[in-house]
Amino acid sequence: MSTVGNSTNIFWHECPVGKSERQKLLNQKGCVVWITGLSGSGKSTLACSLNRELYSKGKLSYVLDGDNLRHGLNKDLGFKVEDRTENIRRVGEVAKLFADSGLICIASLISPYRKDRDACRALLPESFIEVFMNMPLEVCEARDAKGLYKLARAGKITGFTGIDDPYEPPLKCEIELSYKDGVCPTPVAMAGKVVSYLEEKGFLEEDKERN
Ligand SMILES: Nc1ncnc2c1ncn2[C@@H]1O[C@H](COP(=O)(O)OS(=O)(=O)O)[C@@H](OP(=O)(O)O)[C@H]1O
Ligand SMILES: Nc1ncnc2c1ncn2[C@@H]1O[C@H](COP(=O)(O)OP(=O)(O)O)[C@@H](O)[C@H]1O
Repeated sequence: MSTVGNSTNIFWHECPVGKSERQKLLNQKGCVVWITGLSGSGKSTLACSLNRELYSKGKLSYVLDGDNLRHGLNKDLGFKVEDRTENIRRVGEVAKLFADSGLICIASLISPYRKDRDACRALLPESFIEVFMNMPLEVCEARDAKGLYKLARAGKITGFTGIDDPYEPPLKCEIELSYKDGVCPTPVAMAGKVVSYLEEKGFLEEDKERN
């Protein structure tokens, strides 16, 4: 019996099929690929490209996209500091469950605050892969796929990340995808870099040590 947060008298119930069995079934290791960056930096594009690339290799992944989750699970949250923190906390917990299910969970959220991303990493220290979309603000703003930068510059949206709300880049991350010499890598090239990392670290094969 234990107490967690505001819940008292609660019990952990163990299920008969464990993570290693699920991973064996899927021939992969559950993990979280956490994509962070400014609005318009290409997070969703990379998430979709990676999802497709993994599928073509017979690997099961699932995308948790910030914008999409705000249509349901997180529709009660806005963009104040504490709302963004709660948004990231919830997605971190959901991502942990997906990883436990054996899936490669791809989370794509601005996740602007370092401490919130670090809290998600702490949930899964061995299988958290942070991918930083290091694209200049000018490039993201020029893309302005949703017209939000224009609204933010006109003062019609306040607290917009990169304009009048901060983005804290990672100090250390597993993968950094950068805009160099006026060129942004293609979505396929970026997905390829993440897939190579996952292959190199053994996430795309079953856990032999546990058999
Ligand atoms: N004020 C403000 N700041 C930043 N972004 C805003 C804002 N208002 C709306 N949007 C839209 O919301 C999308 C970001 O949602 P996230 O859940 O990823 O944000 S966060 O991680 O909680 O900061 C983001 O989507 P992406 O462009 O895909 O990043 C925007 O379309
Ligand atoms: N690697 C890329 N090269 C060129 N354009 C891109 C690239 N990645 C994304 N884009 C374009 O930039 C815009 C924003 O991409 P999106 O994935 O929606 O960003 P985010 O999810 O970070 O807001 C879209 O119009 C998309 O087609």
